Amino acid sequence: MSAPAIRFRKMNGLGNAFAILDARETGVNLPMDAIRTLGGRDGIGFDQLITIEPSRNGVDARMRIHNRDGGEVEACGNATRCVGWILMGESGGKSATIETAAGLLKAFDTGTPDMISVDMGKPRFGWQEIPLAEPFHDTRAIELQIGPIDAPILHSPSAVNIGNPHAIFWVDDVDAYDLERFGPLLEHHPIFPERANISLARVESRTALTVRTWERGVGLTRACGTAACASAVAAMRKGFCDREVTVTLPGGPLTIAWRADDHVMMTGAIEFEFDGTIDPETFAWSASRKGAA
Ligand SMILES: N[C@@H](CCC[C@H](N)C(=O)O)C(=O)O
Repeated sequence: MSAPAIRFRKMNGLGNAFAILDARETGVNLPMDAIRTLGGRDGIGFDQLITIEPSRNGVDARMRIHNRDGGEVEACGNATRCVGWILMGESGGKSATIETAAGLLKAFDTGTPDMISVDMGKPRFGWQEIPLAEPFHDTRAIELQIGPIDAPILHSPSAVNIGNPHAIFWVDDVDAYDLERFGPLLEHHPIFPERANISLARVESRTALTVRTWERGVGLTRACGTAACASAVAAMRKGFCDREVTVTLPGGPLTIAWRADDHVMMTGAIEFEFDGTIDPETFAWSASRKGAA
């Protein structure tokens, strides 16, 4: 008897695109080359492949994250909001707790359709926690040796871990730099032993930032939720912003609040696009339904 087809939903958070597989009843383990093919232009097309599995801690579900390059990573803010939306839709509840490699994360229904919040937990700033390859006492600004192509225009990024590693460069104009060219160089800079997500951030006011991100393992994306959180808390630590900001990404706005209990809340829109199936043997996929969950 042939294995059952793998069900997936295509969703996005501000254009940050996901294929979300449901492996709660039938285990799914897609090989790296299948993830790369399905994620590309001729495949389903996604930034991350998300797998929902049964929780091992008795919470609503476990979520695993693979970047489009096939590598498994710890955190994805926008996908956590999408998975929260799925789980709350199933339970009819107002919140869902999701087990991730970055810890237990809780998603909330905001009461506005398709606007979902998630508690991303506590940011970490220690050089070993980010991680960085060498000691830095103050990660609000780290000195990097950057090759002649981009130096001296980019320097002294802030470094933050919000489940995954981020470096944020403070600039006057996020569109004035060729992020597609130097993003991969910085992602693989030896100071980041686990590579890093690279953002350009402009401070618009005490309550607004504009951010563009080169995502580790993916490339330029329309939005990166953890980059929005990392940029917001870095701006707050540097004294640029208040404790709640609107972060405008190419795909739209996210509200980020760093609460007094040190937890970072992220709120924004999600979108269900269509659902479909993947053949577990050939990895051929087809869309089966549009516009309804
Ligand atoms: N799109 C994500 C982040 C996904 C993981 C990231 N590329 C990494 O490698 O850490 C988000 O919304 O946070």
